[in-house]
Amino acid sequence: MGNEAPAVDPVVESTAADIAAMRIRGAAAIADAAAAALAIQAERSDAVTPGAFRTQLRVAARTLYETRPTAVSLPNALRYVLRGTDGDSVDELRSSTIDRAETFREDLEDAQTTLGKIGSNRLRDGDVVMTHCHSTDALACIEAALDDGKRIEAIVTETRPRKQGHITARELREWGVPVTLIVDNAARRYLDDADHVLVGADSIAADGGVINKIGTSGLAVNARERGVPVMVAAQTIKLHPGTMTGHTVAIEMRDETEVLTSSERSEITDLEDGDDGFTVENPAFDVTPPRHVDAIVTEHGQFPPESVVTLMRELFGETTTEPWET
Ligand SMILES: O=C(COP(=O)(O)O)[C@H](O)[C@H](O)COP(=O)(O)O
Repeated sequence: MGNEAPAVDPVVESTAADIAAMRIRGAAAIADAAAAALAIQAERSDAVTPGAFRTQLRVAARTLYETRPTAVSLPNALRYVLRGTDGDSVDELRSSTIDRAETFREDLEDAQTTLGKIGSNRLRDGDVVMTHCHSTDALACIEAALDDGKRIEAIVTETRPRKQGHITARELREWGVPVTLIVDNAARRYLDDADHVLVGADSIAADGGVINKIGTSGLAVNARERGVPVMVAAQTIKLHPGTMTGHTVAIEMRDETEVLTSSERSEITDLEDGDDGFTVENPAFDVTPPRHVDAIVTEHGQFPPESVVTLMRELFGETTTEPWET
């Protein structure tokens, strides 16, 4: 009995379920929600000893960590909060955790605002920007350019299979930006009308590789061929410290039902018991090699992808065991 993992707060469970089901999605939003959930866990903890409090918090962090594998902003957020949990009593641990989570969330918002201003310098009045998926970091650059009085137009890829491009289109329209929505396969054709490709990132590897929504790498290759610069807007919580020591970024594979319905499946296979020779693959992300990226825009400035490792070392130092693994 005594060895059972302690129950975590229902808010942690529901946040984890929302992240897994993509009701909360996008790397920054996931990090923000995870930090908020840890703060609630701390606030409502029924632990009576410091040890029990820490164990409960670690279990909560692990529950959140296990939702989606690709956006490093999630473990970066969890690590940041857990490493700030400090004190000798439950009350001290509680308040330090809540403070740390609040600081994280404020910094996240500030970083995005700063990044937006830096990134907006790359956008000129009258520019046409092609976007892929929905990235709050990328949109922050457009918002800052609009605030500076620049006129910006957007070509927005639909982003199959989840169509996050619709979220981008809606947001841009709310800001009055003229939007042309295209299917992903039309991107190359429309690149001739674009001055920039602007995307976000779920993780940035030490070699400058950019892990973002599936289709980003193909878009970047096409953009390079067309001579359109590719700009990645990514706060430093998207930097993946594990890649400094040789780890690769796990690419999430999602359910085939996002790609085709069961009736579409049966139209293809026409077999009630399934068909071993028919598989659907649904990777959610891909890796864009650094040579296809012109700049990574962070709240610390713009970097050629190959030099991002220096920033990574500065910010994360040497990586150690994750606090929720101990
Ligand atoms: O790939 C996605 C979202 O994928 P999903 O919809 O599968 O979560 C976004 O481009 C990044 O997460 C960056 O977003 P942000 O800049 O908002 O962090």
